[in-house]
Amino acid sequence: MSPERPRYAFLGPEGTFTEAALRRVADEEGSEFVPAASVISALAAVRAGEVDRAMVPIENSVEGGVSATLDDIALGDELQILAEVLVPISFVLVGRSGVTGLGDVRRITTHPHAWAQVRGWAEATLPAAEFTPASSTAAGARLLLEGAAFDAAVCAPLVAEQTGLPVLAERVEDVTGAVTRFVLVSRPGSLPAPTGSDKTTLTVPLPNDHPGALREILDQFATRGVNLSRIESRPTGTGLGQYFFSIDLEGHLAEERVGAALAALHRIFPGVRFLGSYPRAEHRAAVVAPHTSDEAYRAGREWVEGLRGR
Ligand SMILES: O=C(O)C(=O)C[C@]1(C(=O)O)C=C[C@@H](O)C=C1
Repeated sequence: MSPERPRYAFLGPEGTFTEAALRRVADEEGSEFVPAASVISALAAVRAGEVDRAMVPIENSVEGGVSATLDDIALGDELQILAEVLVPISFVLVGRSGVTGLGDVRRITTHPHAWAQVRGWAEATLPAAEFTPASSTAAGARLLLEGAAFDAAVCAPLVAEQTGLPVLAERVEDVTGAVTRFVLVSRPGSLPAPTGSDKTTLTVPLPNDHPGALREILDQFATRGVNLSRIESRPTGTGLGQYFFSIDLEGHLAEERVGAALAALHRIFPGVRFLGSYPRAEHRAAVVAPHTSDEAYRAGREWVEGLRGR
């Protein structure tokens, strides 16, 4: 990483939730923020060495996984997750100039993930309004400044302050207390040190000629006392029935039970991809059963080595 002024790509422009996530881990004084037009271009900028790191959304508590991120980090050239950040999500509806109330709103734009979190409100309040996707919430709002293609946009309250666009409705999200999880990504390098409250992210391609493959994946974690915090399947894009699993587990690669589960997984599914071990945002320590602790693993190994050395 450039030592003096690290460069961070993020899904822009200014005012996205992704920028809010980035501000939690980096300050603009000592680093350079580089807005990207999409998650894919933010990650491409890391791979090309144009930036040191990228902040991208990966999961929302209401809408689920962000497929652009999950697919790109699983299938593109290898990257590494260094940190995760949780951002509470609340939306406002802003109008273009000349729109004075909800009665004037016919065409709305925003990011599809944001639309998915407000569509109940929109159905109930503006049933005739037409939705057009934007590349981000802030990009959608900024389109209102440029012309009359849209009447309103769904965005973060901060964007209304930054742009001066009038707020037509506040707290338009269908679920109060929604959270989006973001990850800070770099090219593969050294791992953040274990903190006692860590997560590890993996992808496992699922062979479709291997009966019980999912069960075998889960068994490797269950028998070693490794808790999973997310598992979802995504198509590889190569044909119907071709899937990979994207998995987050509680623990760090440096921990014996995690290393043992990964080694076993690799024996069965050599295409497994390690995407990093990093501190958990909630700082909640993993519950480790005594027989799966590092001490228990070491004691077991020493016992076997002793027997072999007789
Ligand atoms: O458009 C933004 O502001 C983003 O940062 C993207 C994004 C997402 O991809 O989920 C982030 C948080 C919200 O859930 C809605 C949109």
